[in-house]
Amino acid sequence: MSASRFSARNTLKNSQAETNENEFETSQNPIHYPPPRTPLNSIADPSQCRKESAELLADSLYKLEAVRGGLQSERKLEDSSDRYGNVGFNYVTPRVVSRGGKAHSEPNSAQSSPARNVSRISLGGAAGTCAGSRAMQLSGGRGGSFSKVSRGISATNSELYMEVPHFELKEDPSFWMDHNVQVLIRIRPLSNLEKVSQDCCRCLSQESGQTLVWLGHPETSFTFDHIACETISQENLFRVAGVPMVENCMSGYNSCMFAYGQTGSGKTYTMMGDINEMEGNLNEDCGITPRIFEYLFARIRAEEESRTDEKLKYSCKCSFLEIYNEQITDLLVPSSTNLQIREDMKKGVYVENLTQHNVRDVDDVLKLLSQGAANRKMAATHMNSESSRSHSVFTCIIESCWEKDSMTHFRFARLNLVDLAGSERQKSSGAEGDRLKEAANINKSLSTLGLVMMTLVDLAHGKHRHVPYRDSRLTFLLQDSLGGNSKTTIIANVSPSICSAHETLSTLKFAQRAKLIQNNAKVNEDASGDVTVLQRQIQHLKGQLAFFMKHKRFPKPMSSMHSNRLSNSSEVYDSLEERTTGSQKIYLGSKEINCMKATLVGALRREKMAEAAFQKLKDEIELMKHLARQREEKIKQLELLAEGTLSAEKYLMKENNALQEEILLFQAKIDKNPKLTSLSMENDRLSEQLELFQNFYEKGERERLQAELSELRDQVQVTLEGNPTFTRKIENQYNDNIKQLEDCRNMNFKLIR
Ligand SMILES: Nc1ncnc2c1ncn2[C@@H]1O[C@H](COP(=O)(O)OP(=O)(O)OP(=O)(O)O)[C@@H](O)[C@H]1O
Repeated sequence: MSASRFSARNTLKNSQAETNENEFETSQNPIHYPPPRTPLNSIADPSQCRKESAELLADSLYKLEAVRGGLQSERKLEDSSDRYGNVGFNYVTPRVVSRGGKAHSEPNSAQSSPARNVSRISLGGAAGTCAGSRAMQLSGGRGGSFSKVSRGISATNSELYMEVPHFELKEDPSFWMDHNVQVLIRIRPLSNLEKVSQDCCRCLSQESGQTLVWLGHPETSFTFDHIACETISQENLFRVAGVPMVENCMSGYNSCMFAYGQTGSGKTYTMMGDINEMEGNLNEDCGITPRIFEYLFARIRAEEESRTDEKLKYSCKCSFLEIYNEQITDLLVPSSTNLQIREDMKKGVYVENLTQHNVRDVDDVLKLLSQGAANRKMAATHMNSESSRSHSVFTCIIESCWEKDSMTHFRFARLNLVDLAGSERQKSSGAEGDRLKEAANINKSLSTLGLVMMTLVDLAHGKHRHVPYRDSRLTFLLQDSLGGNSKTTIIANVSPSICSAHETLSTLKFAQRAKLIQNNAKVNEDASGDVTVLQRQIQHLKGQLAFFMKHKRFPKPMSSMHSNRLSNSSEVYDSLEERTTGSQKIYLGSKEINCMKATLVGALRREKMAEAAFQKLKDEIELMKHLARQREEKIKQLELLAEGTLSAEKYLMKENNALQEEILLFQAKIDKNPKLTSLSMENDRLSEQLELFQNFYEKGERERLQAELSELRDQVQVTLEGNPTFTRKIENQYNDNIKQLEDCRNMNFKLIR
């Protein structure tokens, strides 16, 4: 869809900007590293906003009435005040208490008629003071005027029901090939109250599927991987953010999705939405989590069916926990509280005594989600009467195993779906007593999360820093998802309302920082048994070959006695195929052929990989030589400078040029050039492989395998001369391997360049 539907952009003018510790620096310098850190939750005080909003609301309502006459009076909007009598966000994500017939969700988007609202809100003398047309100038200091909320933002009278542009989210399947972290912004629609109270004034203007402008002072433009506009459907969001997560998990990558944002910005709506089923199908309002599992199980079924020959089997285990007041509770066994995080060489980071539930279909998952959601601690705050005060983490471990080339392969992936608590400042939520303690803890984990991210960004820039994962439960538990072995999506939820301008800015800044994190995701596949299996195969093949060598001149099929003696195993060569080599007849079982094939292919592959690694090493040496030459050149220049042969001015000019080139290079790195990232990832991967092979060579395994390989190759050739189909197959496979080798060489060449 195009942006043509965007009829008008808010004409928010800058009013005087307050200086504040949270002020965003400049749009030209979006990445900053403030000492010691930028406060994450640099947001205004919505409780103040409430009071001021009430006054402004009255003003707006008068204007509404004036503009629309009695036309709007028929609109039936429900009462928008919360149970504390605050006029707050009247959106509440339906939270399912129980499933099945008993399940009920709370009313979405409460509607209230402006007239009824006016009558309920204490308007003071403000009502009617600005009933005529005027430019609503919101300015002033910290003393409690609206500008405390919309600091630096002033609003003129904008269109009452401004249409926002719609940008369809575009799927990009290649994204995850080059990246490990994706940041997506989701803008929720204005609530009914926001629509009337602020003349639909927005603090955001979306310009494309990737860019938006924060309309404060200074007007700041942000670019992200995706920006989901107000009108984006849950389905579209899932296709762009959810489907790749499932695919990554199926490929054995750990994956994680965070929903971040101030309270009421739509985190729970995004992650869970309405999890009730409608006639066996997921509700169209249901969030990304249930959709992910619906898709995951469909994929699993398809994979299992298409790979029956490999005996592919999947298993999924889920757990659901919350971190509340820095304590971990099992949401599926709520009595199980204060659980501890442990670290283990084999299991990694895990929560001790957290229950895990086997799930076989989306219904099983929906049951767990409903159960957990009902147990999630919620408490009313001034901002959202159904606000989630805890961080929830839904985890699914997806394991698969299959047999191929006489080896058993294991693969696993951990999928974390995290709904964070609201990122607002303590004061903003109007919290007191227990709520204040909660807020402090929420802030602790969120500020640690921010600190961890900042440190990771530093690390990505080559600085040596300690990452304070252990400073909060949240970061300790999710350390793999932050800068570790995971492909991570961060969905930053924002409100477009002018009333949330600074919370929104704060979230955008957080998201922008998150973009710079570099994870190091790896396929979790157990290949440790490979060498042992290979060795066993070689032994087995040796036995067979010895047998064939001895018996090929005899046309009779080998007896079970022979086979037992030679293989010295329970293998019985029962399905023997007859092969003719000239006048000689030999007998081969399909099992033997497969084994030989596997050994041959494996050995060839290893040989080629080793060759590629050698080539890479050679190229690296070349590069080092080149660098050494550059250094020598520089030393010469310095000597000339010291002798006075070269003028300081000339030297500095040269140096300056060189440094500028370097700056450009670094700039490109900072901008996270995807090509560079992908190359560096590839580079890392190859380095690891190289290391593997170096170990391989040092143990003399290569020589041994090479000798065996050539012996086997000869034997197989002789043995299979009579079977042209199979020989052709081997040849094709060989050619494929040669092609792969070529590709690797090219890749190495590119990497070096
Ligand atoms: N994209 C959207 N489309 C329609 N309604 C939305 C959207 N995003 C949020 N809402 C509505 O806004 C309200 C607040 O959303 P939600 O409860 O998900 O916020 P939250 O960020 O999870 O808040 P908290 O941190 O307090 O739990 C809900 O009523 C929800 O239905």
